[in-house]
Amino acid sequence: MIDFEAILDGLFDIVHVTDEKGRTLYCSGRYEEFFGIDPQEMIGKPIEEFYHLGYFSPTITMRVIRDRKKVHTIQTTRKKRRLLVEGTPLWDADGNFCGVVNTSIDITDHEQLQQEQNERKYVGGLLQSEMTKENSRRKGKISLVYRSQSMEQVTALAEKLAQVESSMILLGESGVGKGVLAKYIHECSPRADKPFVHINCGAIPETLLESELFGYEKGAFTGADKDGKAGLIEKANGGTLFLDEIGEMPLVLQVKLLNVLQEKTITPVGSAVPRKVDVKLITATNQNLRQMVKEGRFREDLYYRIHVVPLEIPPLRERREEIPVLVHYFLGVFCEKYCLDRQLSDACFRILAEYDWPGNVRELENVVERLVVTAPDVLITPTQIPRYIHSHEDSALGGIKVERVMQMQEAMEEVERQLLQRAYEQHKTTTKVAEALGISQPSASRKLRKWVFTGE
Ligand SMILES: Nc1ncnc2c1ncn2[C@@H]1O[C@H](COP(=O)(O)OP(=O)(O)OP(=O)(O)O)[C@@H](O)[C@H]1O
Repeated sequence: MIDFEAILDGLFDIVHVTDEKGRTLYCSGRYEEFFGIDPQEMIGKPIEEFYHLGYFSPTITMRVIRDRKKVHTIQTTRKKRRLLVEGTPLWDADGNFCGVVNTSIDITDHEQLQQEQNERKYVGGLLQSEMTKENSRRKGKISLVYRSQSMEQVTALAEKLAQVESSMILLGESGVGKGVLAKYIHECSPRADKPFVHINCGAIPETLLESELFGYEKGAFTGADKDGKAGLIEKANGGTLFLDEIGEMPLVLQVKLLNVLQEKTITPVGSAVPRKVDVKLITATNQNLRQMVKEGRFREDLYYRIHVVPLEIPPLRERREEIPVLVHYFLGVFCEKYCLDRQLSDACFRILAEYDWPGNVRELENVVERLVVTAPDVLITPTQIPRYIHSHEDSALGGIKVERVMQMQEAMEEVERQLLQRAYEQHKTTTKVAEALGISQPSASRKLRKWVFTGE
């Protein structure tokens, strides 16, 4: 007579059998080693109880009972083992469902090996590139991560220009890193211990921009602070003024800005007396300013004044070698921020490296953050990567969805919210958001306040 139990106990795989209600009928000898439960204690008891006590997760038996079909999953046990489990329904001679048999293989070492290989590969890659060139620079709190030759040149030039007083303009699509480069230039400059003031000209309503930038005298207008208020340009005195989205600056203010550059003075609203101000000006835009000059929307004299040294940052899709380095960098940043241990599988790196990143580094940063916070396990796998990235669809629309059936009104609001967030991420100014969505600027502004600037 063959002793089947002895055979099962001798197997490398772990076998567990329940009846149709999920009560344990049999489990093989090595069960305790992996799950920390004495097999004898389990007999006759519903497996669900042990799941709720946290001995393993997720449960597979209950899924097979519910779905009546073969199921696969990776389970983590209380003994910190990772098991690849196959759950199979059992049928009696009359075709009635009568139980479940689970077989599990221990893949803990295999996974660790894979992770180590991943690490080695990327650390190896990083070391290799360090032998030929640096791929990250740090100044103060600013880390600039890059690997491409184009960014190497941009950074080297930026460091040189940081030492001189001339104005510079940073060009490039939204999210390529103009803001972070401006801060880096400031940190490299002799003005590093003085203020760095970043103003997004497109984010401040036109009616407020003048008083925000130039400040105002007491009693300058109704509702003004009775003591007057210093403007943001004055707050940058001695340091660096970074005017982002300079193309959004109205023509009337462009004249006043020219005075700041030529006469080194500002005149607050409601005052006739100019005040001395000393700032190093860095501007940025993703618009074609030359074209705007031709169309009379940007002053020619200001254009030449700020265009002394243009620095162009290429879009991420034109410096693809940077993608794995940036993914690796942001993975570290967010693991530390959220106190989580997360790794990306090789396949994930490949998928992310092939995507075009229309939203550039900002989009990549957001995707990595989302992966870190939503991944259920240490190893992040391709299934967790948003679908629009897999399929190379336009990310501007691919990710917009409602998660469940809900009231129509609620669904429309959800779509509007996501659309506004996407549009703002890509375009950054109310005018351009309005243009992209085909709505008026006041309407875009109102909707952005409702959905995007909620906490500001
Ligand atoms: N080379 C880089 N190294 C590290 N972080 C980067 C790099 N490039 C961009 N980032 C990060 O990506 C995000 C977007 O960058 P940033 O805001 O500087 O882009 P931008 O070109 O100024 O965009 P916009 O024109 O929309 O204002 C920021 O969080 C920034 O810190």
